Amino acid sequence: MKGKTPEESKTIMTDLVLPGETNPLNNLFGGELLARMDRCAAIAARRHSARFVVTASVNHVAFNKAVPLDSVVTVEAKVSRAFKTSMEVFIDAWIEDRQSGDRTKANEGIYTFVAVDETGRPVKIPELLPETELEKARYDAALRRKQLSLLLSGKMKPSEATELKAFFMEGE
Ligand SMILES: CCCCCCCCCCCCCCCC(=O)SCCNC(=O)CCNC(=O)[C@H](O)C(C)(C)COP(=O)(O)OP(=O)(O)OC[C@H]1O[C@@H](n2cnc3c(N)ncnc32)[C@H](O)[C@@H]1OP(=O)(O)O
Repeated sequence: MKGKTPEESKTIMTDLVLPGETNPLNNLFGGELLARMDRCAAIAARRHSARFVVTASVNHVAFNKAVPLDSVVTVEAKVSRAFKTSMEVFIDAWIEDRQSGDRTKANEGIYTFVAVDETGRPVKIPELLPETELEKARYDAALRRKQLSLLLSGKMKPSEATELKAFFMEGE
């Protein structure tokens, strides 16, 4: 199976924040942003694998900046690492300044998708070939994030999380 670059899965979705999507402080409701990220990341995972994909876990989300009503929000997703049947997808969310058009990073998320066949069974996917420094850094750290996610969901024993253990030992 031929490997693919992160650029090949890159997916960008731009949309407004409308009144029905806000919290009582008139900022974008967190769950709405999670849904936008999930949609965008699912398309990126689909582009990488060319298979049906399902969200297996939301590994990390940081709501660093509130996103006010009427903002223009751009969500950008790229596969950051492909394992056997699962993919890690990085999602960055940006707000656009109305006057200058400058973009400010507002939030980010890391999701895991699994490629499946018509019966929902996991299937093999192409490897990811990172190109830029950022893509390589995200690729390198993805295995320990996968192990942490499996550990937290009870699908891996602490003794099996070798990459994670090595990471904590480095910090000693
Ligand atoms: C050409 C394109 C144009 C685009 C054109 C438009 C495209 C338009 C696309 C629309 C796309 C809609 C996308 C909807 C996205 C949903 O919203 S799906 C709905 C929510 N999700 C679900 O319902 C999933 C339910 N869960 C499941 O089906 C099963 O648990 C799963 C996820 C398939 C995993 O099954 P399993 O039996 O645990 O399988 P298992 O072999 O143990 O694990 C499979 C892999 O998942 C990993 N994994 C499992 N759990 C975890 C976890 N918690 N953390 C990390 N990894 C995990 C395993 O480590 C393993 O990885 P690999 O080592 O094989 O890489």
